[in-house]
Amino acid sequence: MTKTRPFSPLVAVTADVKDLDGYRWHAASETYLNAVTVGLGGIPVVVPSLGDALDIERLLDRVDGVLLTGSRSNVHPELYGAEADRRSEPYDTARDATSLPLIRAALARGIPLLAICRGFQELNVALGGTLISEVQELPGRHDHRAPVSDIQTERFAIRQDVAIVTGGCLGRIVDADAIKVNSLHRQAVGTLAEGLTVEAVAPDGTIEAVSVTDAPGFAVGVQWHPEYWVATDAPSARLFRAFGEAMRARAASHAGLAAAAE
Ligand SMILES: N[C@@H](CCC(=O)NCCCC(=O)O)C(=O)O
Repeated sequence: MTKTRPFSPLVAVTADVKDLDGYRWHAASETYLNAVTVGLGGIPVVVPSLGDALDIERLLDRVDGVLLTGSRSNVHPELYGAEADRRSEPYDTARDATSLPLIRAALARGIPLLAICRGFQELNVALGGTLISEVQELPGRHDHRAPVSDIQTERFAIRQDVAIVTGGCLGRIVDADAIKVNSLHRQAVGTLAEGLTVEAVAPDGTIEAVSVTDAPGFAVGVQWHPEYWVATDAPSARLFRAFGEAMRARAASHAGLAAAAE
C-alpha cells in the first residue's frame, strides 16, 4: 500500500528587487523560506516582482497560500496619496506593482495570506489605507526601528510588548492577550483600510496586527517578524502553524469538491 505523504502547501513568497554585480535580482530572505518549510511544512516559491508581466491569476491557480515578506524598502507614498520624500527611501516600485495586485487577487479568491512587516503595510495600502513615515518621530510614539547592531539576532531580538485584541482571530491563534515581538520598522499604519480589523496594538497605539474582516479564510498581517524565530518562539510558531492549517483545509475542501463533481 503506498504511504501517502502529508500535503505540502505551495506558498508564493514575495521578492525584493535588488541591483547587484550589474544584474537585477528578485530575492527573498532565507528566513521567510525557512519559516515556510520549518514553520508549516510547505514549499516556498519565490515570486519575482515583475508587475504586469506576471500572470497573477495563473500563479494563484497553482499556489495554496501567499506570504508577503518584510523589506527595508518602503511602499511608495504615491500609492496612498502622499508625497515621496527622500527620507522615506529606499522604495521598490516593482515590488509594489506586484504585491498590491497579488494581495487583492488572493483575497478575492480566499487564498490564505500572511503579511509580514512591509507585507502588512502593503496589505493596508492595497485595501485603501495609508501609512505614516518615521513613526518614531511622532509625539507619543515609540521607536520601532531595529536596535543598532551588525548582528541579525540582536536586530531581530524579541523585545516589544503588544496587546492582543480580545476575541480576535489572532488571540485565538496565539492563545494570549499579550505577547512580546520583534519590531523593525520606521513606517506604520496611518489610516486603517476599511475591511481590516485591528488584532494587536503596541503600548504607544501603533497598530501591530490586523485581519481581513470578511475574508473567507486566513488573512492576517503583522508588523513584526514571526518568521525569524518560528522554530523557538511559541506565538511565531502558532501563527505559521495556523497559516499552514488554513492552506491544508482549503486544499482538502477543494479536493472534496472536485471528487464530488466527478
Ligand atoms: N520598510 C518598512 C517595513 C519594515 C520591514 O519590513 N522591515 C524588515 C527588514 C528589517 C531590516 O532588516 O532592517 C518600514 O521600515 O516600516
